[in-house]
Amino acid sequence: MAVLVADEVSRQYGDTVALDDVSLSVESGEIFALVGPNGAGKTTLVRALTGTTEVTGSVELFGEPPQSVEGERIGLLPQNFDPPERLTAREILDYYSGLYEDPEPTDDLLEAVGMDDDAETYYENLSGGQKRRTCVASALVNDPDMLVLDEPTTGIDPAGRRQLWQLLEGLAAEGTTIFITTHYMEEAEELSDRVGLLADGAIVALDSPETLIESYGGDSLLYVGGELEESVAELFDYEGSLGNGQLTLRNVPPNEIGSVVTTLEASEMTVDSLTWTDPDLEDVYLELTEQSVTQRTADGRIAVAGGEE
Ligand SMILES: Nc1ncnc2c1ncn2[C@@H]1O[C@H](COP(=O)(O)OP(=O)(O)OP(=O)(O)O)[C@@H](O)[C@H]1O
Repeated sequence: MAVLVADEVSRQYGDTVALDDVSLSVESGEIFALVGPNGAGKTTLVRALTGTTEVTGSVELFGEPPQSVEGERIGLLPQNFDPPERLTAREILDYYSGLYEDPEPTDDLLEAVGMDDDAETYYENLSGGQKRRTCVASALVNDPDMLVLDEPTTGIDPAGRRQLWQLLEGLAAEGTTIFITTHYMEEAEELSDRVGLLADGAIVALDSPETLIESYGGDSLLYVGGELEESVAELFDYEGSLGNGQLTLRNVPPNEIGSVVTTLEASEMTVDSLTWTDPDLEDVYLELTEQSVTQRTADGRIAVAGGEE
């Protein structure tokens, strides 16, 4: 059942088209991630979906305009959310809990976002990541049916980010519908059921991470270093080339890597190194947003095109 339906939603600020006929729907209990470059329109879409900005087209949340939905049912974390600086993390959550009839216990929320040890610290003295954790918790005080989080994990360290993913996955498993925006492709890939890619105000791709990677991620690459003959690529049926003393083969299935080595050794070549890379959501993102200014190298470093490694 679709909980959230946007149909041909557009929004313009003066001459700037922030949203251009965006249509999407989010199912009950689904985790939907919206990704896209800076200025693509993500925050504007979050605002449109939660009824905090005027748009053309239609948005329905739980079958009604978002402005009409009972506040108890929605948890919203805006991108720029600044609680009072001179309240502690605990006091902030107590404050927001006071707005609802049956709030979640503050101690449970603090623990869920990993803030139990810093609960008595003033917001102004928290680190960036601790502030963001507190803000995420404040969107959960009413145990909402629909959670909309605009860049929830920005500034949070990798372990904390994973802790929040688990928390969100747990909520979704219990039926909470979750819509997040993120600049972390790993987050979108690991966490979400479906990903929408927004560019210049329009949805340019929308599907499960796996399907997007299959459709747009490009080839897996096997890099082989060693003492290799000029004609080495001809030994294989895979598309391949030799450059800088390294053989690159495209789309070698992982279970065939051994036979590549065997073939090379049978031809009396030695293999010193093997690296296999699989496309991921970041490749999809770069492909579809044409931001291919960087490219992966065999050892996983990022090389800047036209620049120094
Ligand atoms: N209140 C506003 N007044 C004028 N223009 C705005 C306003 N809000 C957003 N815009 C413009 O609309 C476009 C989309 O902005 P938006 O904040 O939705 O992008 P975003 O994808 O959330 O970006 P980011 O990843 O940087 O947060 C941008 O060109 C932005 O300059």
